[in-house]
Amino acid sequence: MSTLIEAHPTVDPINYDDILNIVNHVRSQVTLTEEPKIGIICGSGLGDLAELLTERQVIPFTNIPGFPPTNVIGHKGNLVFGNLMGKFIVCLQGRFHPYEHNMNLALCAMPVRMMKEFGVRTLIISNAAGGVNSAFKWGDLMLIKDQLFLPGLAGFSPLVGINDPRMGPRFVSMHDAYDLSLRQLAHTVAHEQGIVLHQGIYVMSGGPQYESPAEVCMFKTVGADALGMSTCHEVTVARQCGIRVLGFSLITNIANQEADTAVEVSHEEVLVAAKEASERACKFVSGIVEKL
Ligand SMILES: O=P(O)(O)O[C@@H]1C[C@H](O)[C@@H](CO)O1
Ligand SMILES: Nc1nc2[nH]cnc2c(=O)[nH]1
Repeated sequence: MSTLIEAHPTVDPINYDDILNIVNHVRSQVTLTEEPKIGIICGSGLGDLAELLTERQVIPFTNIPGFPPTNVIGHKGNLVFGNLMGKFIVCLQGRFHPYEHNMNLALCAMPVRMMKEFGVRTLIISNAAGGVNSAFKWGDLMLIKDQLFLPGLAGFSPLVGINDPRMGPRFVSMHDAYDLSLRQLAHTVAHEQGIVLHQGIYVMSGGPQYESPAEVCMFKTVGADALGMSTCHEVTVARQCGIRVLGFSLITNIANQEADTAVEVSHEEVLVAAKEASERACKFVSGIVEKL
């Protein structure tokens, strides 16, 4: 299968030189006086964080060669540089979901490879997810302890294909995907802010359909705490290129586990819950960035 991008047939997301060219193109549109050491990928509900940055430099995805359009409501589609809590950071205000882009996982994770080139060493990443753990309530935050990357296990990994060693190793250990010291820091911040912060296993399915109750029960059996459609491909690439990761989910709905009493799940419901959690999530991330 070709990894070339339909809209930009000259850009190949697994070609390191193509990624360098895109990075240089972005550099030509901004003034970077220092390297952003922290990168943030804003999932549903965290997009407002990018508006909090001072001395913002905003590049719409449409101005970045090789970037496909973002079609999911709730994802703005900007690359934003600026200061947060005294730190210079780069922020992805919106992301690419594999279900939007023919399961081209390398394309969807390309912004992480770009972040690495900009100088990012720590990635904070969020998503909206359906709660499976019975302790979870609508609007709660869940720190991601580990992941079940279903597309990756099924052969849809962003690392599939020719591996240029400049991207990182061919075989990547995912034993420490979500950094322990960053998780400890996140718990400290949550405690200080009086935020309920669970911890659990995040499952990425291919989507875009939400799970049937039987599927939710299957995932629960294998250890799932929350279900989503993003994040794992980005984290896999981050680990390949040596970026440490802190991830968390906003629990936007409670996943159905019994067909006879199941209720409809909708993206609108996900967005309403994500918006409700937004202020708390932005404060949480700001608190973490302050301590990094
Ligand atoms: O980018 P995230 O993971 O926050 O987006 C969520 C998950 C699905 O893509 C979609 C489902 O409502 O929104
Ligand atoms: N797969 C999946 N993704 C979600 N994103 C928000 N809620 C859900 C959910 O219940 N399942």
